[in-house]
Amino acid sequence: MRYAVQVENLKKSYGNHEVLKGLNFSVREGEIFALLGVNGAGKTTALECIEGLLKYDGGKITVSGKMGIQLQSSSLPEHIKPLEAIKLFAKWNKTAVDSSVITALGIEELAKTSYCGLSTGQKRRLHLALALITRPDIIFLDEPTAGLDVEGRISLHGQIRKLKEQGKTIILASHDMAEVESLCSRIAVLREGIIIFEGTVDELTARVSKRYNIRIITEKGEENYESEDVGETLLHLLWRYRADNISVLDIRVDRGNLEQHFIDITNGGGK
Ligand SMILES: Nc1ncnc2c1ncn2[C@@H]1O[C@H](COP(=O)(O)OP(=O)(O)OP(=O)(O)O)[C@@H](O)[C@H]1O
Repeated sequence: MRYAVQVENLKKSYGNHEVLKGLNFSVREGEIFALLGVNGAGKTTALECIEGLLKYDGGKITVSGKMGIQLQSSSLPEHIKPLEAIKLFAKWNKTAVDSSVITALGIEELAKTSYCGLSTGQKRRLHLALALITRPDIIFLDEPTAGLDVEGRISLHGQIRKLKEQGKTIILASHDMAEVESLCSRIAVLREGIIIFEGTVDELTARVSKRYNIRIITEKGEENYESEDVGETLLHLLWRYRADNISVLDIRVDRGNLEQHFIDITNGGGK
């Protein structure tokens, strides 16, 4: 197994406030990895330590590859034009402007608009383009789709998937569980300064939830059940419907979504 990032016993305090109390997690090469946690859990702090933007107090961080960091909003001068910003970043990084990035992210369409006139989604596209200027191997995205409309999110998700297809490693912090569930290979959950879970969404589901949600639609309407023994419950229900001569039209069984499991585990469940 090759790792893009390895974090061992990472510690960081702001004054007396101990935010990271010894984080341990690893990001594999070529995966999309999400750092999850409630507001103030320390996700941005952890990412900034890895990115080298923030000094940390203890532990070890190993990064194998070139990093690209997506800027936070309002990080550029108000009147700079998108292509000017790209040229400036390329110059700072002593690299040629990569026209494929400009085309892929539709930056030409924004050429005439100043930074302050761009929408949130357009700014995010530009920020991602700037992060890709140096042709990084590892890309950091802090809440990449916050504030975007559905179309903007779908478009950015498409870009993130393309980066993965190109073999890039992507590390993101997000509050959007649907986004994480659809994009990420693995996740880590941060709570009270430590990582309380690292693995796939399915592994989190198996650890947190033994309950299945069962939804049955019959000719009489919809009924919902929860069960830890889905086979037994279904058998019982189907016999009952047959005895009552009720037709079953549809059956759905699931183990809940990441949002429910995230709430469970951050509230102390699944330990
Ligand atoms: N520069 C700073 N000085 C003092 N405290 C800080 C500083 N930056 C962050 N903190 C505190 O550290 C804690 C973690 O903040 P951080 O921004 O890393 O959390 P987060 O998980 O990214 O939160 P969010 O989901 O709200 O973005 C918070 O309590 C925050 O108030």
